[in-house]
Amino acid sequence: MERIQVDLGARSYPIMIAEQVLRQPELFRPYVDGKRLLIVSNDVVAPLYLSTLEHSLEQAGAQVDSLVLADGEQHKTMESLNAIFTHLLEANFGRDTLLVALGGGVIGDMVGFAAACYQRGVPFLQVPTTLLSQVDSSVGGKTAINHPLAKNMIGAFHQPQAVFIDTQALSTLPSREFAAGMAEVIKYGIIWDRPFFDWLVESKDKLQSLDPQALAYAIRRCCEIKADVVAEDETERGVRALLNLGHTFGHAIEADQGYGVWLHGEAVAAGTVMASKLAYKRNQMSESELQQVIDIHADYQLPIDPPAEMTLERFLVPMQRDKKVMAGKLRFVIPIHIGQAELVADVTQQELASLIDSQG
Ligand SMILES: NC(=O)c1ccc[n+]([C@@H]2O[C@H](COP(=O)([O-])OP(=O)(O)OC[C@H]3O[C@@H](n4cnc5c(N)ncnc54)[C@H](O)[C@@H]3O)[C@@H](O)[C@H]2O)c1
Ligand SMILES: O=C(O)C(=O)C[C@@H](O)[C@H](O)[C@H](O)COP(=O)(O)O
Ligand SMILES: [Zn+2]
Repeated sequence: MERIQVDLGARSYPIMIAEQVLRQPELFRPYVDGKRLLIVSNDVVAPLYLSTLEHSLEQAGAQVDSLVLADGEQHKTMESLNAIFTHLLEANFGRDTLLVALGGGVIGDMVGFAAACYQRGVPFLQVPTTLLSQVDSSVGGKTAINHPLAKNMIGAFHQPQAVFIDTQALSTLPSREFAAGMAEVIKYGIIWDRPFFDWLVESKDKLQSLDPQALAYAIRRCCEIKADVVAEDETERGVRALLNLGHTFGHAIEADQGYGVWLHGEAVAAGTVMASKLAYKRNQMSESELQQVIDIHADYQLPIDPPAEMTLERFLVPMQRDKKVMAGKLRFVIPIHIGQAELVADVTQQELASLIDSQG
């Protein structure tokens, strides 16, 4: 088993990565023994993994209840959040409640936010079951629901007590969802780690065929990078903004198209290519590196262009609500080299027009 620590003083926690984590009660025992807890999952993941997790948590000494929500990004809403609160209240869960998120990033973000709010804050565990949630969303404590007008707008920073990554769960993940997760994996290579990017280029066949060793290494490396970034800047005052590469454009695509039409990772992929083209047009990235960014996304079956019908105006409306906006100015993460990125605040409307109008 791999164990990575997220160092945040009193709120530090481990990320545990192994093939059969769900079947290892002893890993859960320190967090759940003697506790009354609620597992929250969705109607796709629950039939696959809920009973295994329930069994392990009971073996580990917990009193277990569960709630199954509707699946999908379109359900990352106030209504779903309220369904969690209603269940907790109807079953008289108190401040000693422990919540457990079993699912992808949608469930993880929502359950984390429920934990941040319920009775002013209760602890929670992340049990991520998609590639995307295992490499990114389960770590770092960003929790939220969407607003119809923009992504992740209502939320809180609330760190989990532990993250349990079962790599075996990826065996049931649809290939489109696997590709979406790869967008965030590739992101780490571009913002932080050139050798990792090169390894991703070389390891495509192994990763796409779910080679256990390759998968475990990719997940571990992403979690290490995210743990380092979050430990340095928990609430995104500085370096953490780099994890938002591709997201200014990507979140605009998700909101414009309707949540769930473009998967988050697909929108991030197109957004990352757009950010790289922006860097190239500003003479901040070489043509050869831009091409490598485009190629790796295409090789991993990800979109490299935004929806053709999205005009500059359609990007600008949601982008003006981006959380990185400061003093009314948009800020973009752009790659300088593969392995290095920066946050820029001086992108002009003309540059954006030339980028977006030249698409398609
Ligand atoms: N908090 C963060 O730091 C952070 C980081 C990245 C993304 N996010 C958020 O995460 C969300 C995207 O997460 P996601 O890509 O995991 O999407 P998701 O949670 O919607 O999961 C994708 C699909 O896979 C299904 N699924 C999950 N595990 C499965 C499995 N093992 N086998 C079969 N099907 C399975 C889900 O039910 C869903 O249909 C977005 O809302 C995004 O904003 C948050
Ligand atoms: O952890 C972070 O910080 C990230 O930015 C990771 C992103 O992949 C993730 O999609 C995050 O939810 C986006 O954050 P937001 O603040 O732009 O909503
Ligand atoms: Zn993301």
